[in-house]
Amino acid sequence: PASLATTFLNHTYENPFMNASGVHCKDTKELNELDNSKSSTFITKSSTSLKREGNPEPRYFSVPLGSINSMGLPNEGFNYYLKYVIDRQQRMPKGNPAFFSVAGMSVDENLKMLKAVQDSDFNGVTELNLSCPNVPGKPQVAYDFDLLGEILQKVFEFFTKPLGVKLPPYFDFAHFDTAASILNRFPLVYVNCINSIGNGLYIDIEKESVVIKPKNGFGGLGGEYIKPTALANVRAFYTRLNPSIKIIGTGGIRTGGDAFEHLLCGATMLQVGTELYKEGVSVFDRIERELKEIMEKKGYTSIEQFRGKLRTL
Ligand SMILES: O=C1NC(=O)NC(C(=O)O)N1
Repeated sequence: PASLATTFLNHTYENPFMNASGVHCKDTKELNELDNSKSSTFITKSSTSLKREGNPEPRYFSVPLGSINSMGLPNEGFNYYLKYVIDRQQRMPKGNPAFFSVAGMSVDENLKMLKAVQDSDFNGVTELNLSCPNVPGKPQVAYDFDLLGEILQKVFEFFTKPLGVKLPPYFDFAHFDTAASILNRFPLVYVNCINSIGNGLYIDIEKESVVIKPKNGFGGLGGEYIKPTALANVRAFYTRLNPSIKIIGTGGIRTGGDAFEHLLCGATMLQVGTELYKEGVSVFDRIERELKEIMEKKGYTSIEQFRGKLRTL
């Protein structure tokens, strides 16, 4: 029978699936539900130093082909999530390592939070979110290549725990090349491709209106809309980065087939956002079953047998 066992950072998870930061992970209730689901682990909502209200509502809208959001990083604050993951470590010392996401409003705020993670008992994986498209007036760090190099340089002067970065989608080979040449300079354990496709616009034709309030309706796109872009970014970085930097595939994973495609492109862990929002945590049971069925039909017993083996013509 096909096994979904996935080894990431010397830990073997029962499957490659987890939530995407921001979805189903804002408070203890949601995090506990994730932890008790068929998700192999979880990542917390990107935190800022202090609790943050985020943008005015409506700020998330599910649509037939995905989602549009301009949340604006609402979160309970850094200490809330750090307490949650450390309490969990004490409750479940043998639990799968959890992921912790930070998204400071400045380089200094990111450094401050990462220093606190470094000095804490947290023994999981940290994700530096450099790609939130929804804070008015805050351009995405990962679209500013000088700033990207500067922040990573400063982080790795002190941070020695496992660190990954959440990247926005890039759409040009020059950008894949430049981003990869910067990222290859640092001892990252992964890059997470992709965050939402920033600043899309969804219209309700009956009301002749946008559907979310912030930024006159402009928001990050998720779901089926973004799978081809997500796959391209997973593949582009898989083929450019040092093999020591793994790829987490995020974007448009709704079925076992979508998961299979991300794995073919080279992803190791897989994150589900929009579909988790729509279906709830049972989405993991369904997607795992569908991926196993596909693997068995193709005669694969492990993911390693096909990971990264996308054929070209
Ligand atoms: O990084 C993020 N990506 C998104 O699509 N939305 C959230 C947010 O707006 O908080 N953050």
